[in-house]
Amino acid sequence: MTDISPLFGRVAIIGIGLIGSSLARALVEYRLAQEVVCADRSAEACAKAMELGIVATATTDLADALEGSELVVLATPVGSFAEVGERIGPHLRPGTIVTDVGSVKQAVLRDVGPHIPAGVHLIPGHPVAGTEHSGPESGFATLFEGRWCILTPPPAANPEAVAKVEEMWRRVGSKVELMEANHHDRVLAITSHLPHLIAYTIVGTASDLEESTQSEVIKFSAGGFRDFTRIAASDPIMWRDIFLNNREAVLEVLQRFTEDLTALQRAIRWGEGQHLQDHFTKTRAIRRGIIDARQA
Ligand SMILES: NC(=O)c1ccc[n+]([C@@H]2O[C@H](COP(=O)([O-])OP(=O)(O)OC[C@H]3O[C@@H](n4cnc5c(N)ncnc54)[C@H](O)[C@@H]3O)[C@@H](O)[C@H]2O)c1
Ligand SMILES: O=C(O)C(=O)C[C@]1(C(=O)O)C=C[C@@H](O)C=C1
Repeated sequence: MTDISPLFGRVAIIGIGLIGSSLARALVEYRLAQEVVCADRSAEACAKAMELGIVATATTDLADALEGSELVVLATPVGSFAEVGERIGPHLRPGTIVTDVGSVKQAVLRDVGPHIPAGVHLIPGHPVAGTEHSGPESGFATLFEGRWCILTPPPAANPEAVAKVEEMWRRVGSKVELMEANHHDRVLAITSHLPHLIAYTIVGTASDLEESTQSEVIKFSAGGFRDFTRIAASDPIMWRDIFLNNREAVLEVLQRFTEDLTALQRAIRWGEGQHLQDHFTKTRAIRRGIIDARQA
């Protein structure tokens, strides 16, 4: 039988954008919190969250939202974590759990960690689910269903706090895995960060090419290119912060990618058809493996 008792009393979401509002909606829909409130530096985002009925209260004063909250979820861009940590630190009471949804994990321990008082539990997390849209109006409660959520608790993390955050993600429909922050950042550099960098590059290059005007780029973007334009429409601030905060891992995979791209370039130049065919056969099998794993 499914457990339907609320996991938390009051939950405060800091940053009521796509991910913050999706989690707020899911917490309410699945009755995981008695009350969900939010804080956001944008008065417009707060007003929208209230208008949409996503939260009980919304404020631009971060400290206000913390009052009586058992769980605090940071859902702002990764580059704001140091500032947000500094603001909330003095208002956190012992026993509170602080988690986040940031796409990079070592930066959370580095930037938020120093502001967490003794007795407060910092359990970083990353729901590997999203869209190219931003803001409270873009969120939806089912965003996390069937998707991974990676938790990167530090070695000394309180096991009960880890279990509670894990349970929250499971109850909103996610599959949960625990790993070290460093490992997370290396894995996501190749599976998420590099693909976005490639999309940002290819869309920029296509629109810069003089012979294909902007209108032609749009006109003929029905296939593969269209998929790249969706990804390249993702939030510029969020992605600036991801690249600046996962610099080493991204540069490492980018180096490897550049070498592999050069090998394909060489095969095309020298007419090495078999090399190209073998490579594309291998990647097709990888794609089919991913689809099969999702359906299993
Ligand atoms: N978009 C995705 O696909 C996705 C997926 C998983 C994780 N994430 C992570 O989730 C976090 C939020 O991303 P999003 O897509 O929901 O962004 P978003 O732009 O939709 O929302 C971010 C919100 O944070 C607010 N904000 C920014 N700086 C702030 C500050 N200093 N203090 C208070 N509020 C502040 C903004 O006003 C905005 O309302 C990021 O860390 C991102 O890396 C995003
Ligand atoms: O589906 C998309 O639009 C996404 O880009 C989501 C995506 C991803 O790369 O998978 C993007 C960044 C997040 O940290 C997690 C998920």
